[in-house]
Amino acid sequence: KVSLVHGAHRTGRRTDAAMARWRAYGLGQFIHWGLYSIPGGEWDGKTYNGAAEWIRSWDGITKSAYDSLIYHFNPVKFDATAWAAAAQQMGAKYVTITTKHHDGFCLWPSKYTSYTVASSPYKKDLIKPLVDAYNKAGIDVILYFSIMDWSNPDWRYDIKTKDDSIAFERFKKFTRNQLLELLERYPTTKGLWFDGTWDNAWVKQAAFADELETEMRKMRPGLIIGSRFRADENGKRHFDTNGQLMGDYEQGWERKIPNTITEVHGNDWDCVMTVPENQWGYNAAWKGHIKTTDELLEMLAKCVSLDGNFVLNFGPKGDGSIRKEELSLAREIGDWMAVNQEAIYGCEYAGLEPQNWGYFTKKTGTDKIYMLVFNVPVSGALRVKLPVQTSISKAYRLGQPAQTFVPEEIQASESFIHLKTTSEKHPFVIVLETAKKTENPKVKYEKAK
Ligand SMILES: C[C@@H]1N[C@@H](C(=O)NCc2ccccc2)[C@H](O)[C@@H]1O
Repeated sequence: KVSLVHGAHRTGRRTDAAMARWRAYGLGQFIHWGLYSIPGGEWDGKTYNGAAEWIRSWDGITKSAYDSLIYHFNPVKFDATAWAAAAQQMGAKYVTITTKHHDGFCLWPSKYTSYTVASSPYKKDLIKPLVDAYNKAGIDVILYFSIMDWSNPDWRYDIKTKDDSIAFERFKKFTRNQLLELLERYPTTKGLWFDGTWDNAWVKQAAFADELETEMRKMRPGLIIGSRFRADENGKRHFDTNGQLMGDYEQGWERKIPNTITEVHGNDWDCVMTVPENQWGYNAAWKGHIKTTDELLEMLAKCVSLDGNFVLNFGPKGDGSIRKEELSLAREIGDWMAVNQEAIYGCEYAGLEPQNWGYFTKKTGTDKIYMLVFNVPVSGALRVKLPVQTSISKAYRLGQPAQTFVPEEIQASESFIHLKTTSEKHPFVIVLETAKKTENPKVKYEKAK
């Protein structure tokens, strides 16, 4: 272990109520919305092959042409209540919304730059109606904020000269001002999801970022900040020089999911996921592999089974409407959650040996185990290996408690649940009520005679 001033300030998981609430979410919604949503991955009849929200960095578009999009941003179809209703029906317990992406366009009327919605035909703050509508729907809000800001002349990829460092000092002040402004303006928000923090210039700001994180946490007790915000004084990100997680949860699972519990290192984490292979902002094309509802449900189940939250991305159009494909995914996920949410919300890693038929989750604080079945074996027999001295007292189909199962015990703490049919077309859940096998005190007494 080396001594660090700006490494992790806490080892192990946070144990406070605010973090326990975050840990229980299970399913979240990500929203990427901004000027990039207007072109939607196309410009002058040409198609940009990267992620649509990065189109400003493409050589097929001039920076000034992109920046002029601000004069065309007028989302007349924007309806925060409708967005929140779709998220609520889907079963999302929190939403992460872009306040400012890498292009620097602010969806709130920031005092510290003119590159905001206030300078667009729309004029009005977009973040407040979203925060209010989602909170009203019982959904918590986390604010996405990109440190990297291509619109700000003081931003630097690296600091090479005296001028760079003078400019970047201004940029640091600007960044702090905007973050404190967001916390002031939206006091009900629960956390900040930082992005665009990989550049050398920011990675060199260990002391500044550490102090800023402390200041924000003081300003908003319970505030949740992930591992992507700051680096330690050796430039180490996500995990400091001693391998300790920075921030409150691991934020490295972008478009990927861990396969084993060991990869999670006992930390909280979220997985942020796109529906297409790699499109966060609205992309007109909707091409390549588009994940199906069952694929997304399996990702959700896998994340919760490994102690993580699954945050599914939506990319509203420039006019403020949500594309029909995303609305139908939200509805289908919601239909499944309406029956099976008990196996997702407030659940965690069950501590059982993974089986090929799907995923185990356990209701936090109980011995209730859920079998989330995605791959029905041709045998129809689902193997379950419980901790020693644990037995199954009840087994039934979630949502259909009359559909019970009598486990076939094949050896100590190992059973088969035999399905009545192997022709299920969609994922389903079996609940196992388990109990610790206790020695029968009477027998012990007789032995004592
Ligand atoms: C959440 C996503 N993060 C942004 C991004 O630039 N990802 C690329 C990236 C992914 C992982 C490490 C560094 C950079 C994408 O534009 C989305 O906002």
